[in-house]
Amino acid sequence: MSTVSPFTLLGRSSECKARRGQLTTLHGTIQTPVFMPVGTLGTVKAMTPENLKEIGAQIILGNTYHLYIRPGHELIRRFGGLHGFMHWDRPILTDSGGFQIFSLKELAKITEDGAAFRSHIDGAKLFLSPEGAVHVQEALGADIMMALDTCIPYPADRDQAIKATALTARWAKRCREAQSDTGQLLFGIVQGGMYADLRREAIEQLVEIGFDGYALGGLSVGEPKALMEEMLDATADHLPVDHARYLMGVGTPEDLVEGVYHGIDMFDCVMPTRNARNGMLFTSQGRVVIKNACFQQDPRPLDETCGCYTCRHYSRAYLRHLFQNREILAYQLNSIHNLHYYCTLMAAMREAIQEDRFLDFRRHFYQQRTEPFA
Ligand SMILES: N#Cc1ccc(CCNc2nc3cc4nc(N)[nH]c(=O)c4cc3[nH]2)cc1
Repeated sequence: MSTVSPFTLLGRSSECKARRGQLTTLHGTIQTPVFMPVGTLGTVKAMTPENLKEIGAQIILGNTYHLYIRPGHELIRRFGGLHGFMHWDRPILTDSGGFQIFSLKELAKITEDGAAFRSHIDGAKLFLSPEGAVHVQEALGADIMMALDTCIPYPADRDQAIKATALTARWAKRCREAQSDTGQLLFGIVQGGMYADLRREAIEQLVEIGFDGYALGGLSVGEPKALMEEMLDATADHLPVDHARYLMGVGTPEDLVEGVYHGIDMFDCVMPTRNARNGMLFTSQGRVVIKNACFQQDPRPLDETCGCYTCRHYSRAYLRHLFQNREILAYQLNSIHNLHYYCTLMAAMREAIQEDRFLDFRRHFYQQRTEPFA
């Protein structure tokens, strides 16, 4: 596979590990740091591709496990891959399914060959090998594919972490060797549990195999925030400086700021879209729970500083009215706002790093808050 990194480092903070870069894929170049909206089943819930472009989404996520089960990768291949199927012409990253299979717990059986599991839809017996996971992602046409891994739960004892990390490394090599020459990128996933030394060893093993980018997996799995930060601090800058660094499943706006501070380039999380559907909205002053009675007659936009479609056209009173009546428009307008907030936060961090004022940005970000996000 290609050994030239598709990632270009464009600048670094002189005060911390924050960095500015760009990642070139088959469907375009992504400016980093970047947040990737999650579109598990080939749709970012309640958002059209046009909505996503308007809020500044550069790349979105799909999920191998879910799409493999339904509607199936061969059907999607016939529709021009995920890009043709969902009418999205910008980059797509597909997660390999390692996390979903881990979440199945007893419903999944992990062996050296791969993961045997039952469909959560109809209970059918299914199997994903590392080679199969790459084959499915090639059929989906993902610009960035993820190696099949075994996500280690929290807490996990050292022996459990050693075994799962070693298996993940063997699977990673099989994924890299299974790739066709399609130009699609493949990222390796670092496990190691909450053991910094195991994580650093895992990084060395993955770098030895050689990937197009590297993801930190096995985090945001229920561990205390301080422990995730400890792992970030101990490992992020052991990742190759000239390759993209992706922190999987993270996180709140604060997590994004702290992740960039530690030198992470890419993030994904269902939080902005899931919170939107639950009426929990992110603003520069902190969180707004739109169902609260205090908003019943509030004529202000969600966030006076926000330029999104929702804040340009609607009052908090109207958004509360929609949410209380479970109107479909509530989920659309709330999702537009929350994803605009996340993508604008990333754009502001990219600019701050470019102008070498990231620590000032970070101080101002916290000063504005009247309360932390959950
Ligand atoms: N709202 C909300 C909300 C829901 C869930 C989460 C936790 C997401 N955490 C997370 N996603 C992950 C995906 C992952 N994928 C793979 N293949 N491997 C991982 O270790 C992995 C680890 C993850 N950790 C965070 C916020």
